Amino acid sequence: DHVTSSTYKLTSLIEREQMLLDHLSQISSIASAQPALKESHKNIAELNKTIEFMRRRHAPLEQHPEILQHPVAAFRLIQRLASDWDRVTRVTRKAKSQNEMGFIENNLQTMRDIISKWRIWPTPSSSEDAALGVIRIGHVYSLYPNPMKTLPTVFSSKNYKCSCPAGKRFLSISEKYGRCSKVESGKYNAFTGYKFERSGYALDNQTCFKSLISRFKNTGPNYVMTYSSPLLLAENSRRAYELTKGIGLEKIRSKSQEWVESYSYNTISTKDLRFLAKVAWQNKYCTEAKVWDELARLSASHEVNSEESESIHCIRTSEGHQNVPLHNPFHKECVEERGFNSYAERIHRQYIKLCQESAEGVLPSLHMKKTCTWHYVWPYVRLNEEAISLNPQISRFYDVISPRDIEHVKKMAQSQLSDSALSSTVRANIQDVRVSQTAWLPNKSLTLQKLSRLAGEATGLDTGFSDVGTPAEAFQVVNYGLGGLYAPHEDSVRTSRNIGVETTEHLRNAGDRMATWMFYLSDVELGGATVFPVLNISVAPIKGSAVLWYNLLRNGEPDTRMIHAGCPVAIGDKWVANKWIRERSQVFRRPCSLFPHQ
Ligand SMILES: O=C(O)CCC(=O)C(=O)O
Ligand SMILES: [Fe+2]
Repeated sequence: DHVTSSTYKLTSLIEREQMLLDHLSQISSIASAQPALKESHKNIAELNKTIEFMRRRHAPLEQHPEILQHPVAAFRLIQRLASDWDRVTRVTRKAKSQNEMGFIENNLQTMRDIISKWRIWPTPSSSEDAALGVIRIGHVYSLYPNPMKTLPTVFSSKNYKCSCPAGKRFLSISEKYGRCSKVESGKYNAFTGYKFERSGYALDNQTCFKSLISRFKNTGPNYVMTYSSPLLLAENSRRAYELTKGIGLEKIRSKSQEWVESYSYNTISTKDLRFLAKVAWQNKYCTEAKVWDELARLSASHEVNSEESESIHCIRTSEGHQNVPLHNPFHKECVEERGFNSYAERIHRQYIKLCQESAEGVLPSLHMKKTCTWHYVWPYVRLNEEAISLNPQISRFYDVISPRDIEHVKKMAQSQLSDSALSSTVRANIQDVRVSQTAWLPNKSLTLQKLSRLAGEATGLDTGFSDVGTPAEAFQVVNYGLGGLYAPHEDSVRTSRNIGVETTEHLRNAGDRMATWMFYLSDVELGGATVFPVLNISVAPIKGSAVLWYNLLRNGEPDTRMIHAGCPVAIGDKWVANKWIRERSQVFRRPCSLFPHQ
């Protein structure tokens, strides 16, 4: 499983880390309370220092778990967990037998063994997934200032201009998740907030911090503590302290140390920037790779004696920064942009365009005015239907699942989530095709039965489910992850690409996926729209609503216009629940016709 492929799984790492911290504290208190263990004072003191350091890094997440919905925070968490706990639990003196080890070492060793068995715990490969997620978001939503055209001069030209509407929204939403936004976008890399200037770039913490202070004056400390982003880019606590000098805001001054720790949580360090560049080169995101390389170079040249170097001292290790070469050898291999064959390429471009537009806040390009119908299916069910497209039909039904039912469905799914499979082998790398986790929920609970019946009432189709071969499939609940997406695909299981995966027996029993009914179980802060590249239509995820479309023509052939995709989640936590309705027993409900479009 990829921990980065589900936001829910990512969030559950907070609890895990808390467990580890509590365990470390226990080891420490036992060691100091029992002299018989003969643990040296030095070791205990060292352990306590480590605990304190790890706790400080952990604290912001404990208070604001939702910040993991921001890709940079999620990336940082993965990077940190993949390396820090490895260092903490590494017993340095080698070739010691178990009974030669001290109490603390022994326990650390045990912890290490336990952690290594946790399937959810980040590994170096999770780091790559996380980096790829961040890179993908930047790529799809153009969060960089048009690097292709401007790269040679972008870091030197003061006239450099770019309108990056998605980038602007990214920045302004970032604020809610503890990141700086008080920057003039276009001139900034939306991820890092680095400001491009004639002389290169400058960290913009001063501007940010000033705006923070003015807000503090207006709104009070609680607001500021929640939106404590601006110092994210601060080099060190002294600077924060300096900035508040003479303003007479003692509360801010006393909090500055604490803030810097939270901010450092989100900072993309030089090391991280290098890592992002490396992963971008390896995955042939050429333009992105150049940008990250450049940022790493600039960041390195501006790096102040950062908190990170102190922290390494705290953790019991002699390791310094890992030295990743700035200009990666993969460079040469990266001759052209990621290639696609021509039809797929057109679809892909259109998909990117629609994703971008929806992230910019551009309304979905509807060919018609939205119309609404009221269905009275039961005396107590009144459906509010919006026609998104008439031919072929795509409809949205509003308020068809209550917040309470949503929580229930999510809860049932949570324990069963695992990496989503691919129904087709469109492209080799799953990270580019489908990044999410899925759980299949048969109609065991009353809630699911009710929702299934509702889908039947709204569509007029038979949604009965008992086992394989029944008219509808079980609910498939999906939670997307860091940069989570589902690249353009057809839900029909009978297309030439998919045949062979779906057994003919299965098809014979229930037929193909005639219709898709998809509940949105969440809103998404930025990104995550459902787009139909052939039809030039995008559907924004709206919590509580459901979309309906038909994957088959009336003659039973797959309708290739219904290719669709889930755009990468840029910021937020996206959940959907699919109900696929098969051909079986729909013969009088959606009659066949020789005229495919009837
Ligand atoms: O998440 C979305 O918006 C689309 C999901 C989808 O197409 C699928 O699960 O088949
Ligand atoms: Fe789909």
